[in-house]
Amino acid sequence: SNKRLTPIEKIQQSEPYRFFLSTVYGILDTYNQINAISLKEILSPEHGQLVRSAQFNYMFDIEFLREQYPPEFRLKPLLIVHGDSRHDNHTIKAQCSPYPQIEVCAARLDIPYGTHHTKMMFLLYETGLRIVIHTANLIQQDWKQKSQGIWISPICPKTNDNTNESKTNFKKDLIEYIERYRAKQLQFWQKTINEHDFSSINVHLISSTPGRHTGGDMNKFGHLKLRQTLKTYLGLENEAQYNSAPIIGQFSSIGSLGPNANNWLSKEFLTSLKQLHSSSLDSPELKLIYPTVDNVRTSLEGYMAGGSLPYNVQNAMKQGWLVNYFHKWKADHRQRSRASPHIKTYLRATNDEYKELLWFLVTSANLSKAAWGVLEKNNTQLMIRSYEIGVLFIPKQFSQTTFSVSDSSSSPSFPIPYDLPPVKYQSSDKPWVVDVAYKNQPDSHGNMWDPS
Ligand SMILES: O=C(O)c1ccc([N+](=O)[O-])cc1C(=O)O
Repeated sequence: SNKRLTPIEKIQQSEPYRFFLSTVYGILDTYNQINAISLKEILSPEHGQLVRSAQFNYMFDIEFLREQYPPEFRLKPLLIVHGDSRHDNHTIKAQCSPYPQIEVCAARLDIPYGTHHTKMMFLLYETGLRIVIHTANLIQQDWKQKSQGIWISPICPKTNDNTNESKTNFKKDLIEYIERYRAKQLQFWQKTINEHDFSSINVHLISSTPGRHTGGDMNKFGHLKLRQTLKTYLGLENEAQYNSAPIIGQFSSIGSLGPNANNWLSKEFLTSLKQLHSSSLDSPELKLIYPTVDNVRTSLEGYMAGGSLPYNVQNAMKQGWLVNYFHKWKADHRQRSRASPHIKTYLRATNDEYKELLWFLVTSANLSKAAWGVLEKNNTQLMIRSYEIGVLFIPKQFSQTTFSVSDSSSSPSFPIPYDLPPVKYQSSDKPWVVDVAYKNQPDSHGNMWDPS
C-alpha cells in the first residue's frame, strides 16, 4: 500500500525489534515506511510532551538539529554531549551560544586518538523516558541519502521503585556507562534513568568507554562485554552445531589492525564474536562488509559519500591482507544499495544459508582497536580509546531460538539492513580509501574525487 505511516504507527509496526534504518531521499516511498524513520519523526510531538532531552554525538550542526525538533520543543532544555577535541569544543560552544537553553558537555578523552563516537538521545517526556541509540551524526548529510541504524526504546514510565531493571540489565549498564563521563551535567540524567521503569527493554547494551579496564571492569566494555554477554545469555540448545556458523562485521571505517589477521582480528576480536555458552576451538568464517570504490562512485551521493568512509591510505597500505575478507555493500531488498552505509552492524547466522541469525548488534563501533579495545599486559587489561554504544538483539530475549531472516517463517522476521549472503569483492574491486584520488571514472553526479 502507499499509505504513509505516522511516527507512532511506524514504531508500533516495528515491534518487537524497534530497529530502523534512516529514511532515504530519492527511493520509492514504500521503502521509507517499513522499519524506516527520519530524525523529525523520532522527535515528533506525536510521542508526547517533551520536557528536556540530551544528544550524544560526534558531529553537530545545531541549526539543523533545532529544525528537527518541533517548534514548540525548541525552547526546552537540551544537553549536547560531544568529544573534547580542542577545535570541536570551540565550534560547538559557538553554535550553542545564542541558545541559553542548550548546555554543552565535553566528554573527557584522556587517551590519545580517542573519539566521542557514541550517538544516543535521551528524550524525557511527561509520560516517561525514551532512549534512542543510533549511528548518524547530527548533520543534514547523515540523514539524507545514507544507510543509518536506529534503535528506539519504548517510553519507560516513571517509577519510585528504582529496581525496575530489564531482563537484560540494560538500566544498570546504561548508568555505569554514563558514570564513566564523570560529568556534572550528566548527574541529572543518571538520576532520571534510575527513576524510570526499564522492565520493557529487551536488548542488551554493548558500550565502550576510554580507559585501561582491568579486573572486574574488564568485561564491562568493548569486545569483552560482547564476549561476556554472548557467553551468559545466548543459551542455545545443542550449540555445538553452531561452532562454525559464519559471522559478519559491517562498518564505515577501519583502524590499524596489524600486519596480519593473527594478532587482533582473528584472535582477540573474532574470539569474542564467536563466543557461545561454551567456547570452542573452531574458527568460524568471518566476512566483512565494507564499500568498494564502485559502491561509493555509483551511490546516490556519488564520491561525496566517501567523505563519511574515512579509511585512510596509510592504514589500507599496511593491511592488504584484509581485502580477502571483504564483501560489497548490497541492500537491494531495502532499496538501499546506493544509500552509502554509515551504519555499523555485527551478526552471526546459523549457517551459510543465512536464513536465521543467532544474534544481531547495531552500534557506533567501527572495525578498530580504538572502538572495541585491545588486550594488554598479558591479557590483564583492555585498552579502549573511544566512547561507543550499541544494542545487541538475542533471540531468547524475544522468546525465540533464532531470528528468522526471510518472511517465510512464523515468528516476526528480523529487519536486516543488507542482502544476505554477502557478495565477495571481485578481483577488480578495491576498498574505498578516503585520501586518494579517483579521476578515471565520474560518479553519479558526473564528478571526480581529488582530495589533494
Ligand atoms: O561519523 C563518525 O562518527 C565517525 C567519526 C570518526 C571516524 N574515524 O575517525 O574513523 C569514523 C566515523 C564513522 O562513524 O564512520
